[in-house]
Amino acid sequence: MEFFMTKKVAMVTGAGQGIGEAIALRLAKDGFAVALVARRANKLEDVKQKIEQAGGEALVVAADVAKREEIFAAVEKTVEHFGDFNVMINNAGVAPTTPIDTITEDDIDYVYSVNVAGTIFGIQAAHAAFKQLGHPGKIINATSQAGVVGNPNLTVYSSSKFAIRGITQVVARELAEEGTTVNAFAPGIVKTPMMYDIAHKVGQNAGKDDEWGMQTFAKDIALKRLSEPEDVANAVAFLAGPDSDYITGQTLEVDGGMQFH
Ligand SMILES: NC(=O)C1=CN([C@@H]2O[C@H](COP(=O)(O)OP(=O)(O)OC[C@H]3O[C@@H](n4cnc5c(N)ncnc54)[C@H](O)[C@@H]3O)[C@@H](O)[C@H]2O)C=CC1
Ligand SMILES: CC(=O)C(C)=O
Repeated sequence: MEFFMTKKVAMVTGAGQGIGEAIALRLAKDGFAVALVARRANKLEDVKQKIEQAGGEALVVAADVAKREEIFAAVEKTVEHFGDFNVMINNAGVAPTTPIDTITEDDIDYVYSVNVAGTIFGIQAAHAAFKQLGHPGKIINATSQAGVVGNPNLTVYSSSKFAIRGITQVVARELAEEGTTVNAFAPGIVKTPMMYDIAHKVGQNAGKDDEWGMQTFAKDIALKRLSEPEDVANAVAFLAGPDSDYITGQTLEVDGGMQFH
């Protein structure tokens, strides 16, 4: 039996911290050359350094996922630099706390432009590269446990994450003929700046502390611990690798057992 190992190329958006950083480090460890995307380059440079120190390859590309031309340019730059493009991880997201009576037009525009439009543009840019390169690829989108069941105080965010599951299913059907798979991962309550910010605001709005805010979201975790970003990266590594080749249109919940289906 012969094994052929060619280097594959992945892009991770929102790779400067939290779940995106953990995914980038894990994919680099698995042998991917990784393009790191966020609006600003400074934190990405730190992640690049960590990857290179471990013997991996990374490229920093500053881009706002809500701007279609910027994410297309980022993918084009990645193809130019690494010569290939195989996996797109649409991870970047924003999650302001939005109790129902407070929601403004700006809240909706902001969250939907990053979470929903950003995911669609990322898919389009990756698909354009797969077509140009003449091979299929894998597209992996970040939804959330809050995109599977409604979460209090998160109407705008939660609904944007429901939309991402819908987009994943629709595009999985559209691209299946080409052999491209489209899946999503749904983290639970992960120890990242985003989650601590939500816990702080929810606690504050209720006149309680951050721990109360965190427990509002974390009380139903069957495994009785909060998630590390690496728990999510492990699942994304599976979706990015060959063992998931026969899976498309699915949302993989990585939430310590918050919901069972
Ligand atoms: N932390 C959690 O408990 C959960 C997180 N998620 C999802 O996982 C993903 C990652 O979340 P975290 O690491 O927790 O968030 P985070 O806020 O810690 O990191 C998100 C990253 O995305 C980047 N980003 C935001 N808007 C961007 C834009 N327009 N263009 C480019 N980059 C942008 C930020 O700069 C940041 O580096 C998000 O989609 C989030 O909704 C889902 C479920 C739970
Ligand atoms: C931030 C998030 O996705 C939650 C609370 O599930």
